[in-house]
Amino acid sequence: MLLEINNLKAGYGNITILHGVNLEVNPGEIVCLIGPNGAGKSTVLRTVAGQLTPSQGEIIFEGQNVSKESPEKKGVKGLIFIPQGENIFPNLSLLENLEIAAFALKGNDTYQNRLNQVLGSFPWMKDRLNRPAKELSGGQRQALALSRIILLKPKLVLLDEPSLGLAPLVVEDIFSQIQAMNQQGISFLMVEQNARKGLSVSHRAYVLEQGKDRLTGTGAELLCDQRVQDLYLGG
Ligand SMILES: Nc1ncnc2c1ncn2[C@@H]1O[C@H](COP(=O)(O)OP(=O)(O)OP(=O)(O)O)[C@@H](O)[C@H]1O
Repeated sequence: MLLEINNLKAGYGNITILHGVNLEVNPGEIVCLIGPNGAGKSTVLRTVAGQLTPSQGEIIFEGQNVSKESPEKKGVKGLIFIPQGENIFPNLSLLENLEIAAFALKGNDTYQNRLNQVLGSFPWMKDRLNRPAKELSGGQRQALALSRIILLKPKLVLLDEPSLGLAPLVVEDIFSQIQAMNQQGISFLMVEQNARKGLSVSHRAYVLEQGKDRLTGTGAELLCDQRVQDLYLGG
């Protein structure tokens, strides 16, 4: 098991949002979290990432209890978080964004090699490396955020709403990139509001409601589930 979450409770100040969440990610899996607005999906990712400290429960990563570790410490272990929306530095150039993302690697052969891999995956970046990131389209910004995965080669990526605000064709492109990275052995725990798309690219998924995991199955099983269809797939 790569990640195991047991009876996780967490929230903001004295408001509890997660009331005992259990889930797991096996090596090589894409696991999707779906559920209504406010169910606590992003809160699960923030807690696993280390931005929030759980009040109860355990987060086990590669057999180690990392429940109270900082995002930086988890990053070193190969667990990274790509939040939704503003996940790049708009006033910095593309190259500066990539350098910051990979600051631990910079200056050695690995950085140059991995930068070349980023440019291989996203060839349009080559001509814009010195342009400010704020000039990029929504899809290009998301690609820049995903470049962090190619640079850092983490074991598990916590990915919040990769399709947020993107046009359908761009969403297809972003999900193909995620699947290509997954085929290189990188696992994902992903929150996706577009449940149909999220489930169709995922090996397994969980439905989160009111801060608890209510239902689980393979992506294909949940796509066929009547209740999931009625509530999350528009019938
Ligand atoms: N920083 C915060 N301080 C206080 N409450 C918060 C904070 N962030 C989120 N919440 C509350 O926590 C609850 C769960 O939010 P969360 O973002 O985890 O839900 P979600 O399932 O990801 O939904 P959405 O799809 O709307 O993002 C919501 O009621 C939200 O208002």
